[in-house]
Amino acid sequence: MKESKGLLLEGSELNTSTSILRSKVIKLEQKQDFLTIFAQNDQYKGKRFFWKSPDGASVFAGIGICKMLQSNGMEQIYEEVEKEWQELLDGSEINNPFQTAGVGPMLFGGFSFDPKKTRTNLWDNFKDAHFYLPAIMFSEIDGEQYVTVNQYGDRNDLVEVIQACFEKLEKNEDTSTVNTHSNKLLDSKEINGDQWKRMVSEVVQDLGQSLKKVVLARESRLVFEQDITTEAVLENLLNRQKNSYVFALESGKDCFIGASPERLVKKAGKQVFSVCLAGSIARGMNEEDDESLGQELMNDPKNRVEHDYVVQMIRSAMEKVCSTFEIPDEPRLLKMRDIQHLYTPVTGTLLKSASVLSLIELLHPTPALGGYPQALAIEKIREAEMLDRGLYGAPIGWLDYRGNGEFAVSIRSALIQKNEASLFAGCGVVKDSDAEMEFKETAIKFKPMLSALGGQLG
Ligand SMILES: C=C(O[C@@H]1C=C(C(=O)O)C=C[C@H]1O)C(=O)O
Ligand SMILES: [Mg+2]
Repeated sequence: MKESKGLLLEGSELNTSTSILRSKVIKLEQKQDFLTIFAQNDQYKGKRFFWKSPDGASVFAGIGICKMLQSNGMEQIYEEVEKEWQELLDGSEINNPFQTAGVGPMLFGGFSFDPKKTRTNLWDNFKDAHFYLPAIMFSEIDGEQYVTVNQYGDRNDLVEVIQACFEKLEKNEDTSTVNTHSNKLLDSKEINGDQWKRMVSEVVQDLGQSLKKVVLARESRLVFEQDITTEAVLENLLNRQKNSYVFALESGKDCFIGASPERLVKKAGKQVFSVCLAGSIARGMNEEDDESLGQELMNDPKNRVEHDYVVQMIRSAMEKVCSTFEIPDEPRLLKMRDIQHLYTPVTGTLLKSASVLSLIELLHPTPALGGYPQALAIEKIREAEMLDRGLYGAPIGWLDYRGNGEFAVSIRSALIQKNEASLFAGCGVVKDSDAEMEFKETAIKFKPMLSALGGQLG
């Protein structure tokens, strides 16, 4: 309880007639497991998020909502979030003795892949810009743990939230509160499977001098016996998908969840980091087999071309905003549990200060999820793809009040809706693509989520 007292806003701090944001931060002395905290607060289901970076250097659990920043279908979607976030921060009182990025008030959320694409009701619970400032946020940065409490105006229901949260922590009951009972898969449907293959073949015909690459995605819908719990799926993802961004964003009864190997952008001060990830092959049955598949991928012209469009586009984006940057000439292999990719890391130093949202605007969608060139590819996807991508394939992540942030590309993901889930997977279609092979590639990309949901052993 000692710790939670330090977080409560009292007396004059609470007695306010104007609506402003007040935030307080403390450091946690006793190390906690954030997934347990997430699971213990299931009365806030629908108002929670979870995030882990691939190296584990940052882990976040958000409980409750202090303020939502959400909007649909705007032209200036990134600028709008930026503006609203600045307005919320203007005049705020932030009591944060720590300089660490990711500590203090921070927005978490994501964007739709393409706000101009006609919406279906699949994504009714998510807006095109879907962000919120959590009421309580647990952040672990480089092994140190902090709690930030955010309060807007005179809402003091937060007191109960904090107290309940810390009481549970102190009871320190069973630490394995995540219920991982198995949930039986009753049905699984590949949506428009054959039509999808036909579409891939047609798009290949459209490729040529102007349009070079289009990423086409599809959906698989699963039905389980029981409602799917976010924490159980998160636990599986954390255990099985190492080196991935693990994320979950709940909204109402739905949850968008995944384990992505792909960074869109990270900004820390003037440093920017991105990744070119495209080109895929299966993992091998044994070490030798795996190695030879890896070499096959490294030497495959079709995959190298697919990869190179991403490098070209990100390079020209870096040229616009960086004073210096580094992109290796050759990709290397990135081996995930179910798949291997061609991977080229990107690091740079910003010419002048640029917000993380402006960097997202500059990059999204890269040819890893859109195509090349960007505008033509998006148009083609809008017209040809029989799928409402919603938040799939789009930026998901966080930005703090000091302008730092990190966004992943939300692939290897699923939309959970009670006892059902939609899985999404896409692939880069280029001149030498074969519809059947691309279909198989997307099937491999369903694997991480399928297995985390319990749709398949292993
Ligand atoms: C589109 C996805 O993945 C993207 C497509 C890849 C490819 O076609 O080789 C590889 C990595 C990602 O950039 C997905 O996983 O859904
Ligand atoms: Mg591919």
